Amino acid sequence: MITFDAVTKRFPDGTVAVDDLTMEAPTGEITVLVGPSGCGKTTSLRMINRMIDASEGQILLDGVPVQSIDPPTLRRGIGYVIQQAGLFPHRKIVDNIATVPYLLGWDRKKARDRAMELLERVGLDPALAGRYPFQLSGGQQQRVGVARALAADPPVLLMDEPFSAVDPVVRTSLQEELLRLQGELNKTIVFVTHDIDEAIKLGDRVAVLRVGGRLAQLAAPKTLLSEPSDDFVREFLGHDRGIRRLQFVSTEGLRLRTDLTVRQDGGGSSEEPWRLVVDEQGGPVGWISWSRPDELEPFGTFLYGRDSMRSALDAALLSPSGCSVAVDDEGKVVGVATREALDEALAEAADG
Ligand SMILES: Nc1ncnc2c1ncn2[C@@H]1O[C@H](COP(=O)(O)OP(=O)(O)OP(=O)(O)O)[C@@H](O)[C@H]1O
Repeated sequence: MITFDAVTKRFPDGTVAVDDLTMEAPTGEITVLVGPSGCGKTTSLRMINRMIDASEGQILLDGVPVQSIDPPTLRRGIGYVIQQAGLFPHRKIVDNIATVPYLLGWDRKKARDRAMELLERVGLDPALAGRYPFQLSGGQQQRVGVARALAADPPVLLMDEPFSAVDPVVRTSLQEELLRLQGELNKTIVFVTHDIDEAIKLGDRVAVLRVGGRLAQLAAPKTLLSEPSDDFVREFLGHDRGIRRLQFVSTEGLRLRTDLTVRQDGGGSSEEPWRLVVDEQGGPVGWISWSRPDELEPFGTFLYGRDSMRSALDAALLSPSGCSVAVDDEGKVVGVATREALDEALAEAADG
């Protein structure tokens, strides 16, 4: 656990970057610091590994003040990932990843074996090991940055806008990769971003800071969306707060109909205006309507019980029938969520 206990940072020119910050980042969880530019996110993060020292108050790592640990020792136990990865340009990828193990005096083979294992773990082709950073895409470099931070298996990971410099598609895949890795590794992660959507997607808890380095609210994403503490937080969360809240509402228990599907080879006796055509394996093929029985219309699917109500609603909006198709892990149709069923679920979600 990382504890900020009444921490203030005042720079020599008088700027107060962080003001009386008290909060905890629990062990094994992702705590996100989010807020507008200049609100003190990076300063807060860097005080944890003593790249910046606090002016007042203290930061504790599992109860031990970081001020009592000398910075090199402290940093060996804390992985650090920054924007644009910050790789050493003249070192091969494998040696970049093995940086901390080398510093710790591991023998070369053990350090390199560990680097190769991590390369795969972060979803990269081992063939990239012998390249130099400039021979990798931005997204690949960012993955190497994560692998390097994990090399000595530190319990704590600090991540400062690590995915900001890549395009939205790569960014999404890096976010998903981080969540997958965290599912296996359970690190204590403090993650800085200015992007509230990223904060909500990644954070077990999200700390919203306001300019002047004051904590506005610290809460689970779901609570943040449903109960913002004041106008500043409400505004920072943006206008489609209600829709975004749906990503925390499960589709488990959503009422499904199983009488609306027909086989591709014809048949089926439904009187409904729309019927869902499925193939031999039970996968969805398209909607047909009585008015245009020869045309397959588009459909949208969601993973039943695993995807959120936001996905179910999105799937419905992608289909002229207005219904969304619930599928299982193998892509087989489990049933159809009609407008009525979605409406019921939305009303329930709105009730809280
Ligand atoms: N070395 C310094 N000397 C004086 N002021 C500083 C110094 N470093 C940062 N600041 C100021 O402290 C405040 C907080 O900076 P910080 O970098 O922590 O913000 P941030 O929330 O990470 O911003 P961004 O999202 O733009 O990166 C800013 O007003 C910044 O100008």
